[in-house]
Amino acid sequence: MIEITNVQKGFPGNSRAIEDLSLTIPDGKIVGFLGPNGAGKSTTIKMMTGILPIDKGSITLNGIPIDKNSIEAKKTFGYVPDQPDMFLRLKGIEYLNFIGDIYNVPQTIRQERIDTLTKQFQIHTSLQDYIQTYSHGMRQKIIVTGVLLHDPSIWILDEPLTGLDPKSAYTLKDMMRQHADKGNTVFFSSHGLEVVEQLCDMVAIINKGKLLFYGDMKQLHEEYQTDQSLEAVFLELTNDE
Ligand SMILES: Nc1ncnc2c1ncn2[C@@H]1O[C@H](COP(=O)(O)OP(=O)(O)OP(=O)(O)O)[C@@H](O)[C@H]1O
Repeated sequence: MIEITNVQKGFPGNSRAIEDLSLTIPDGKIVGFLGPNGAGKSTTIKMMTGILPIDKGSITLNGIPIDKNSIEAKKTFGYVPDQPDMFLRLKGIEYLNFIGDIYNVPQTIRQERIDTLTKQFQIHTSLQDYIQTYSHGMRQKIIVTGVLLHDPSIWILDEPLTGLDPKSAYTLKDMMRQHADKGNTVFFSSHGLEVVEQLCDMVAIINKGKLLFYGDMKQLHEEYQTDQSLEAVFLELTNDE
């Protein structure tokens, strides 16, 4: 479970990038995080993962505050950033072994997971190549594999489906469903409204750092007294004019 309580974040030139955001992401659900460009999705995710400090409020992961006990909190989640251009000077296999070492994944489990996951994502023949030579989608897949390698209970994914080919996107969506169905937490940001509508149990919509809606599709339709698609409601909610 992730608990975000009265969180605020400002930057020079944008003192209210996130305004008093409160959100509880329960176990056993896939929660989609939606908002127009610049709404504050990545900023929120970066605070959840300890990359950016929180100005005010608190964020806990399985009850552990990310700002006060960051090492323990970081053991609970795996994070896929929106920009997968990292560790470019490592070979794919070196990166996965590095992650396996950091998270103490035993050798036999490590080998088995690397083999299964990289075959599922069709990158197993590229493991001896440098990540520098990988395409955007391949870089995303190696990072997703690294996250799944240490089997965290919480998955935090920033636009994970962007750039994945249809088969890999299908595989990842299926994994997200299975992970949530086992009682774990899956939180991901997306611009793909149809994917969110199909896949998510709940959606959170933000704009200009403020939460506009959080609930399931039934609540969305009840609240807006409409049977419109998520796309229609999203466009109406985030229309600034
Ligand atoms: N490092 C930074 N310095 C200054 N302003 C920032 C910084 N990071 C984000 N912002 C600002 O905070 C606001 C939220 O940005 P954020 O990247 O969280 O949006 P987003 O919802 O992830 O957008 P997108 O869908 O385009 O990725 C924007 O106004 C952005 O300009």
